[in-house]
Amino acid sequence: MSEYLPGLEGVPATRSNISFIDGEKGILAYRGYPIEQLAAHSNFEETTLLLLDGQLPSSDELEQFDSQLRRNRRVKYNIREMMKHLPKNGHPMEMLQTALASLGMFYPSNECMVGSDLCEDLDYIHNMTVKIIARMPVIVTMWAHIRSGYDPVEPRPDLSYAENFLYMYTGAEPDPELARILDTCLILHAEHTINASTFAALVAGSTLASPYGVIAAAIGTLSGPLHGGANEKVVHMLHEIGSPENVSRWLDRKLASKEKIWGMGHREYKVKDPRATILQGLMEKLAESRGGRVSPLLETALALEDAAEARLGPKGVYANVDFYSGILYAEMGIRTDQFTPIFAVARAAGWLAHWREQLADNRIFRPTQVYTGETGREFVPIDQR
Ligand SMILES: CC(=O)SCCNC(=O)CCNC(=O)[C@H](O)C(C)(C)COP(=O)(O)OP(=O)(O)OC[C@H]1O[C@@H](n2cnc3c(N)ncnc32)[C@H](O)[C@@H]1OP(=O)(O)O
Ligand SMILES: O=C([O-])CC(=O)C(=O)O
Repeated sequence: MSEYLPGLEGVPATRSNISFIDGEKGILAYRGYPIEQLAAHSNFEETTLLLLDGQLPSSDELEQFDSQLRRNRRVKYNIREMMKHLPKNGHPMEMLQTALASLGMFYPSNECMVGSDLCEDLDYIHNMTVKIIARMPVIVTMWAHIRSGYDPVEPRPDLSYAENFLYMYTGAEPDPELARILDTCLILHAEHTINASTFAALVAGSTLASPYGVIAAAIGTLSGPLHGGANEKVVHMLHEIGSPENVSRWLDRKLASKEKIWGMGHREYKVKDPRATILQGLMEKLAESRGGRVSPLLETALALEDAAEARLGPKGVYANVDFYSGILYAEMGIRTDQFTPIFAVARAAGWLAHWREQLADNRIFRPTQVYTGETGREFVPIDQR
C-alpha cells in the first residue's frame, strides 16, 4: 500500500499546463508568463482568455470575448428574486454558492453528454464559461444592495470588468485608479495551480457534474479561513492588534498559544508569496496617491510582517496573497465580508480553465484510504446494548 500523506502534501493530483509555482524561489507564472508581467501589462479579461486558451489573444479575439462578457452580465429575474429571500446577514460566500448552484438549473448540462461519457459540446462549455465569468461579479455586487433592502444597480455594458464591478458596488462612476487596482487584484487571484478549491472543482468536474456544480463546490472550498477566507480574517486580526506598538506582545501571545497568524504561511511557498509583494506595492502606491497617508491597517500589517518574519521565517512561513489583499479592499471602501467573494470572482477563471483542461482527458477522482476502524464486530440488538 502506498504511503498516506496528510493533506496530500507533495502528491501530484493532475497534469496541467495552466500555471506554475516555484515555491523556493517565489515564482508564479500563468501559461509561462510571469505574474509580475501580467499584473503590470495585462487586464483581467485578457488574462482570463490566456488561462482558458493557453495563448495571449489577438486584439480581435480579446474584443470578441470581452463583448461576450459584457453582453452576459444580466442575471435572471428568478435569481434576483431568490436572493431577496436569503438571510440578509448571511455570508456573501454562501449567497454566491447558492446563486451559482441555482443558476445551473437554467442551463442543464445533460444534453451535452454525447454518447460517450465525456462532455464534447464545445459550444456549451464555452457559453457556460462566459456566463459564469460574466455573472459572478454581478451577483456579488447585487448582493451588496439587496442585503441592505435596496434594488441592485444595473450592470453597464460600456464598462470594463473591473470598472463595472466598482460601479455596481458603489452606484457611482468608477474611479480609474481604483478600477486599475481592482483589475490587478483580479489578475493576481485568477489562478494558482492545484490549490484546495481548484482541487474541489476538479473532483466535482471528474464526475461530469455541471459547470455550476463544479463552481459551487469550488466556492464552498474557497470560503474556509485556511484558504480564501483568510483575507477577511487578516483584517479582523489587524483590528484586534490595533496599532504597530502592540504587534510584538500580541504575536508572542498568539505564537505561545500555537494560534495561526492569518495571511501567513503556504503549502507551496517557502518564501514571500510573489502576489503579496505586488499587492503590498499597490497598497503603497495608493497611499502615495492619497498624499502619503498610510492607513493604520497597513502600518500594523507592515509591523506584523516584520515581526512574524523574524519568528516564523525559519519555518518558511511568510506573507501569502491574503495578507495584503484585504487591506487594499478595505482602503477601496469594500466591506470585509466581500473580500473572499471578490477572490472567487477572479478564481472562477482558473477553476474553469482547469475544468476544461480536465474534461479533455477525464477520469473520475477516486482515491483510497487507510482504514483505521474496527473489524469483525457482531451486531448487538438495541435492547441488549
Ligand atoms: C489563498 C490561500 O489559500 S493562501 C493561504 C491562506 N491561509 C492562511 O493564511 C491561514 C494561515 N496559514 C495556515 O494555516 C497554513 O500556513 C496553510 C493552511 C496556508 C498551509 O498549511 P500547511 O502547508 O499544512 O502548513 P503546516 O500547518 O504544516 O505548517 C508548517 C509549520 O509552520 C507553522 N505555520 C504555518 N502557517 C502558520 C501561520 N499562519 N501562523 C503560525 N504558524 C504557522 C505551523 O504551525 C507548522 O509549524 P510546526 O512545524 O512547528 O508544527
Ligand atoms: O495555492 C494554494 O494552496 C492557496 C493559494 O495561494 C491560492 O489558491 O491562491
